Amino acid sequence: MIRFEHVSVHYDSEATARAGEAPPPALREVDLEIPEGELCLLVGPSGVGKSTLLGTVSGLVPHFTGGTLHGRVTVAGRDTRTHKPREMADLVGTVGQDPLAHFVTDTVEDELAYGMESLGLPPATMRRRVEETLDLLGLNELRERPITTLSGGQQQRVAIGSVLTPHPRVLVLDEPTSALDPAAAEEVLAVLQRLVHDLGTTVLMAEHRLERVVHYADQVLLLPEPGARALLGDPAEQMGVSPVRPPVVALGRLAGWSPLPLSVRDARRMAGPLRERLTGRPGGAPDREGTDLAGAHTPAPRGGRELPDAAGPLARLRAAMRTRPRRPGHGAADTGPGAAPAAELSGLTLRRGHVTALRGVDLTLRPGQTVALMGRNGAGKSTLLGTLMGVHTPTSGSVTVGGPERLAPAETHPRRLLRHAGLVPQEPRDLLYADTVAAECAAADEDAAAEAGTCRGLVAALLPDVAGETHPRDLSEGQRLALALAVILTARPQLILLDEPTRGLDYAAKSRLVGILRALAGEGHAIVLATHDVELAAEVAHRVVILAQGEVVADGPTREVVTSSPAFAPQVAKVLAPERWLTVSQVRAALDSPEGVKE
Ligand SMILES: Nc1ncnc2c1ncn2[C@@H]1O[C@H](COP(=O)(O)OP(=O)(O)OP(=O)(O)O)[C@@H](O)[C@H]1O
Ligand SMILES: Nc1ncnc2c1ncn2[C@@H]1O[C@H](COP(=O)(O)OP(=O)(O)OP(=O)(O)O)[C@@H](O)[C@H]1O
Repeated sequence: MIRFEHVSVHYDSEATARAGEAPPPALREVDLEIPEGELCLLVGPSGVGKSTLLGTVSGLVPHFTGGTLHGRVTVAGRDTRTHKPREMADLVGTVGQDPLAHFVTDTVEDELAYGMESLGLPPATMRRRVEETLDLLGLNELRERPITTLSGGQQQRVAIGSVLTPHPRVLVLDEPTSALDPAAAEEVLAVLQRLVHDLGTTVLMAEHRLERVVHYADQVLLLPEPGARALLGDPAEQMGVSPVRPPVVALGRLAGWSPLPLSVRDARRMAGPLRERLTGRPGGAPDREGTDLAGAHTPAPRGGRELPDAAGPLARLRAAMRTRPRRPGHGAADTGPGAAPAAELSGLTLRRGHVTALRGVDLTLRPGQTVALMGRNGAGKSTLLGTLMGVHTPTSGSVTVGGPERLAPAETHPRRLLRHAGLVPQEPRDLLYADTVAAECAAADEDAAAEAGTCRGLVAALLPDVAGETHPRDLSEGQRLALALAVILTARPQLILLDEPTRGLDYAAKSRLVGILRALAGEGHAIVLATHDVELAAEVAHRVVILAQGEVVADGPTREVVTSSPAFAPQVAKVLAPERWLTVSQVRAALDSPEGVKE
């Protein structure tokens, strides 16, 4: 159905042009065919060319992105070199990484109908398919809503729905579940699988969170490293050689299982001997919330070893943070049991338009503690973070930040507030305005009234390989996140908020982020992560708070909360239940520990 014949793509890079060199290809010599009626998962680390490969199928590469395509891509016999993306629209439906940028209408219903209107489908068919899709993706209640008032995950569902309604024969999806809560992700993947099985649709999908998707794949197309040959094959075999792998596969490799399991179910069948080996060994997730762990150097909340690739940036970050003078009352704080909370929410209710986004929320955020804020799309997570930053004024109840100073964020001048609370938004780009990394850093120093060079020092710690003159637009997703984090850390806020920080990150970038967050908690910062990434929460959070329709419905130590609901349990917990391990790094540490030592 999709045929790649000796396909290579070169982008024109200013840096290589200046140096008089030919740029390295973003994609090299892809020569393979994806058959009709299969779900093919595209896998590989960041920057390896996944979006580029997807773009060659929809025709966006090179027609819209620039660069040069060598070779030929045909979809159902149509050559993407000679057919513009518009001329492929009846055949190929595409969802990109940034759905908001591609919406063309104002409301949910109109967006679902738009693609069909362009293809001239009869009104009765359009009506039926809009209704079907609203039901299929749980969008009925939102049908009349302006798209701009939807939460991130709600928007992603609309973007997926809008490509399903015209019933294209081929779907090309770039990280379609990145903003979805775990249950919504499963629903969307089940819908896609049904299209593949019932209608013979061909799906080509790139995704970083393999734990969500790999067991749905008929084949895996692996791009192991930049410039390497693309390999198409059986998912379990590909996972045996892939540099990126979900926890269940990493656990299988650690335990020496063959064939490698792709699903929790497969792994549970093989896990008996591993469970026996682990019995009585120390480690695992703590049963308490970890507030009493918070000291000047809080140990990592998990028994896991420090990830080797996190150690470098981590050490540099610590050094960069220590060299900065502390303002009294700011930054890394007293974390003893009697220390003032970093933030307090009391009876907080917040209305946004006709929606009550938060209802009677009581929450105390403590220095040195990392809290994962979880819950379905639209549950109110971003709204809660926005309220701590003064973006929204409480309808009733109260919010304070700033420890003993007890500042109301909405009434505090932004310059003052940023010394107490900083938010890395869902899209870090929203925080970055300047044309270069260096200019961004200079602006951050000025905003925070920090010594010149403070932000640059943090960038050097987090992103040692990035030149000052780089445009933030040209950074990878993970690099942009690190820059935004450096900008926020320049003011040394005690409270650090991150909205869905692992969107678009590969496993290596995620490990580095985990290392950095542990160091920050160790320095006494209070951290809140709004996240759908159950694996991240298991790895880094002391405490998990779950919101449902704006209300706190669970609040407690990570292990207790995540294992009480299959939707929030990480893969390792599901495989090894009722044992207490949550992550592969905890299991590895336990296996490395002296045998038979009881806790
Ligand atoms: N329009 C463009 N112009 C110049 N270079 C580009 C362009 N788009 C991508 N690149 C470069 O091509 C390489 C491959 O990028 P691509 O976005 O395809 O990778 P990816 O595997 O999808 O990464 P990620 O998982 O982070 O989304 C990267 O080095 C990237 O910087
Ligand atoms: N400007 C707005 N006007 C009206 N309602 C809004 C507006 N912005 C958000 N909402 C609604 O408020 C609720 C909470 O949204 P919020 O963005 O806080 O959810 P979330 O938990 O962060 O979701 P996601 O996981 O999808 O990012 C949702 O029902 C959303 O549709």
